[in-house]
Amino acid sequence: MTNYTVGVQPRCFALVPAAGVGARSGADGPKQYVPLAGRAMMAHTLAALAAVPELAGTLVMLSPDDDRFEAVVPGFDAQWVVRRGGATRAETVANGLEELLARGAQPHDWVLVHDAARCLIRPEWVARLIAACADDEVGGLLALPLADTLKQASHGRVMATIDRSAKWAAQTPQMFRLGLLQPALRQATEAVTDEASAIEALGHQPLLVEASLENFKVTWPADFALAERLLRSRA
Ligand SMILES: Nc1ccn([C@@H]2O[C@H](COP(=O)(O)OP(=O)(O)OP(=O)(O)O)[C@@H](O)[C@H]2O)c(=O)n1
Ligand SMILES: C[C@](O)(CO)[C@H](O)COP(=O)(O)O
Repeated sequence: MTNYTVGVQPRCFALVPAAGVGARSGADGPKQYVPLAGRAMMAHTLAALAAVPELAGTLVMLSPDDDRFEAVVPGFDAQWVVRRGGATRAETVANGLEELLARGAQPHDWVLVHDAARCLIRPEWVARLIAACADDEVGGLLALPLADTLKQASHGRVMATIDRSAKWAAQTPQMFRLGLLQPALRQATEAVTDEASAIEALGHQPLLVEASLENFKVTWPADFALAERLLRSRA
């Protein structure tokens, strides 16, 4: 493994994949634009990242036909908005890594990939991840140990109860060196739904940094109301 720990101080960049269609959400259009507590979901996500002083920049990856971003996130630096979303999240992130390199990021720099759809992220959780991974050889991710009993299902019936010990639910941000994540995603298969699994496929063991249940991904129709309530309770 490349030794990145000596030499120039690495920077941290956030990369926000926001090119999904939100098929499971039942929303009328991409879920990242659904208004929650007074502004679009993605505006909350980006505001939280903007409040993390350790981040040198945040790159937003949109779908090629996105015509809404500038209206809902006014004032966001246009040079850091790219309309190169791919057919999968992994493809969108891989395109984003190329764009970061084009903006001067280096292989030893850290990239924190964070879902636009995790709009409850708090700056202090991002800072905790950065602090935990800064001296790590591989990098890591926010995650939560499973609290519920886990069932294997088939056609709506339980086939088995799975041992939940040592099971964690992966969240984002997921933080890896650009020079490690890029080759990992190049080899990514359909089964890769997060950055960590691409890194694992190369034989590495990402660090799990315990996070909060609040950092959930807005996925299903009922999630909007929960996110809205939590956002309003913060205000
Ligand atoms: N081709 C894709 C697919 C997803 N994403 C982004 O990846 C994040 C997590 O994905 P998910 O919650 O699955 O979002 P969607 O793909 O939009 O939702 P669905 O799977 O229900 O269609 C989201 O911020 C989404 O916009 C992306 O940038 N490019
Ligand atoms: C990256 C992620 O949010 C970690 O839980 C998740 O894997 C995204 O998966 P999705 O199927 O694209 O929602």
